[in-house]
Amino acid sequence: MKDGFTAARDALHFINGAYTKGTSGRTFDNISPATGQKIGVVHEGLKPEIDAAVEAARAALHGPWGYMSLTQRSELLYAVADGINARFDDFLEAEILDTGKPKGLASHVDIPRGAANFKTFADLVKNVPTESFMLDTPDGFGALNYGVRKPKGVIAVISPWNLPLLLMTWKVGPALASGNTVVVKPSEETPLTTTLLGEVMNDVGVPPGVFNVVHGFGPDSAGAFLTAHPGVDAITFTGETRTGEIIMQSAAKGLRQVSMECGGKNPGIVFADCDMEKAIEGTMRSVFANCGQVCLGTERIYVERPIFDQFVARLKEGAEFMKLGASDDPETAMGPLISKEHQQKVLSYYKLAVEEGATVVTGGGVPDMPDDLAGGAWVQPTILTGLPEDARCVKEEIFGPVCHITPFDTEDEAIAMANDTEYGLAAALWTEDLTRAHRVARRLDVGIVWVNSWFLRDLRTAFGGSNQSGIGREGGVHGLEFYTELSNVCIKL
Ligand SMILES: NC(=O)C1=CN([C@@H]2O[C@H](COP(=O)(O)OP(=O)(O)OC[C@H]3O[C@@H](n4cnc5c(N)ncnc54)[C@H](O)[C@@H]3O)[C@@H](O)[C@H]2O)C=CC1
Ligand SMILES: O=C(O)/C=C/C=C(\O)C(=O)O
Repeated sequence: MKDGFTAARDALHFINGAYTKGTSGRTFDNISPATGQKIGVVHEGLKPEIDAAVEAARAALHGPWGYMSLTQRSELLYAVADGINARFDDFLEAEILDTGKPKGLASHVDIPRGAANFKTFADLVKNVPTESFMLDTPDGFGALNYGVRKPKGVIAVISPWNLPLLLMTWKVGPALASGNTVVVKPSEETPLTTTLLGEVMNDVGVPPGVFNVVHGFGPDSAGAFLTAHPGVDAITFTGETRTGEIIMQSAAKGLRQVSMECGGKNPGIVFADCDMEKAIEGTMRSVFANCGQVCLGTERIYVERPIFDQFVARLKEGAEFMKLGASDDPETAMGPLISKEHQQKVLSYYKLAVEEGATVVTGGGVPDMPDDLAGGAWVQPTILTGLPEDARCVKEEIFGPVCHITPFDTEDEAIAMANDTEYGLAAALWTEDLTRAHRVARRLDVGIVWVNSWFLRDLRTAFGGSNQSGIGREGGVHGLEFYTELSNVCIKL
């Protein structure tokens, strides 16, 4: 194991290519959500650390990074991806320590996507054309217009705790591929993989100042100082909608652009003509994967009445079969929530559901765990039925392993209920009738529709939500729109 992992264990800041404790002298404990035990300490950055990181990022724009050819930059990002893969086990260990998620999940989803996010955008920037127009002029010679994409500058990256490496690199990948520099403020809950990435950046020769990390909280801490910093040119954020609103207020000063990927209360619609095996397998993942802590997860399920009882019974069976346990137990299907605080939030919704009149089909509480895990943030996978559509548990994002299932009789009714939300991120449709699938998909007010699948990701496609689920689209060329400034050059011939 390399020294960098030790630095990551202590969650130091990474500024201008060097690990540092900063000057604030403040630290907080990093607590394992699986056991409740202390993993290490995190150094909290305040204004001086943010100033230093933004200054380093600004300077790097004018150094070797700013003059690097597209090919060189793209090769360097390929090397970053290879560097993540070369230290796969270190990233895996760091991610598991921070989140407690099952090893199988982190090794198939989180860490490989961390590497893929760099490769995808390293390829994309070399292959995406800009527009070009010939303009007729009275002298007959014309004028040639063509677009040039330039980096936006210093990008602030505020990332969440649910898929720490995946979601952070989903922003850092396109930002660096486009020639920007970044200052990342990872979630205070999950500092380790972002810190470790600094080591990879140095190993492969990314110039100092291109990738910076400052740890801390949101309000009155690193997050707020970073988003308010006048040296930041644009802000990309994934997290709660209310936090997004606060960050937008900071961004308003200086008219800085924001890209926001926020919450969801995503519907799943299961038609009677579905393939039941596929629908159950996919819905099990969309409700319970990552302990329900995925913004794309399904929290509302609408099932056509003839198969309602069968569907509820099959999902119950699946939920009760899942083993909750330690990350490295190969039989573990579900880990803990991210923190005791989040556990309290999810449990308060379990209690509220009963108060609102729900039938608890399964779960609804805290599971019995072995002694070594008893201090962790565990909750039972939970299935609810019987609530009216205006119940808070049907309207508000819970972000835990829980869903509410409602029967429907007509396609129009299902669509109306699915769309009756202030969010608009993702939906999953289960039907073997593809004509119906096309018809319904177009009528859903969401950014992403999966038909007979869930979380099947093609990184070239547009990713993001409407309404309170976010602003803008990430992924493919859509991400490049945000991370670059498009200039037009007009040449009179
Ligand atoms: N991917 C998603 O859609 C996510 C949604 N959530 C939702 O948000 C709820 C609360 O979780 P939190 O961790 O508190 O999410 P959050 O939105 O507060 O945190 C996300 C990131 O924003 C930062 N942040 C918080 N306040 C900030 C501020 N004023 N200025 C700048 N940065 C700030 C945090 O430090 C963290 O890095 C969850 O229960 C869940 O419902 C949480 C994480 C991810
Ligand atoms: O696949 C992705 O790019 C993102 C997946 C999940 C989220 O965005 C989230 O849970 O916030």
